[in-house]
Amino acid sequence: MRIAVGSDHGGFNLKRVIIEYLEERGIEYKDFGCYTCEPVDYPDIALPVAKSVAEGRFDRGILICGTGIGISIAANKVPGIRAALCHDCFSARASREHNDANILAMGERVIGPGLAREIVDIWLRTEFEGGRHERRVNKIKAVERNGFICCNDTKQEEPIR
Ligand SMILES: O=C[C@H](O)[C@H](O)[C@H](O)COP(=O)(O)O
Repeated sequence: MRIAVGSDHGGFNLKRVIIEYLEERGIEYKDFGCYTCEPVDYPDIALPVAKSVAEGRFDRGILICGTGIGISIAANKVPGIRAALCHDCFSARASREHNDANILAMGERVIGPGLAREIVDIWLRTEFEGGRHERRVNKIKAVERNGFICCNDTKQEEPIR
């Protein structure tokens, strides 16, 4: 599995912990920055990471900022990306099993390194369950292809663009 990793300055130190984790386990990764604690704008990191995952150059991504919020919002603007902000193990597992999340976002100012490592471990090991969840994820993918349409099967509306 190849992982695209990125953070802004607010997530820089936690990213180092996560990179250490990936190296310990021999998981291939690329660090898209930032490379120092100097302030950077999280969309400048989130978007290249998200694009690389959406294009299939990496299997999944891990993004970290101060809260995980800005960097996940930015990543989710890229079609094909399902970025999940997870600060607990239950959500990390569910984001894979139910949502097929392809980017994990976390906030360095929210959780400690031990929990973050555990979350990454679970998130990387957990497979998508498919079934009813696939139907739901497909409805999100349809919006990316066609614009917004009513998801109620019995009522079709014109796309709102
Ligand atoms: O959602 C945004 C992130 O948490 C940023 O890491 C945070 O806003 C950066 O804040 P500051 O510029 O005050 O370090």
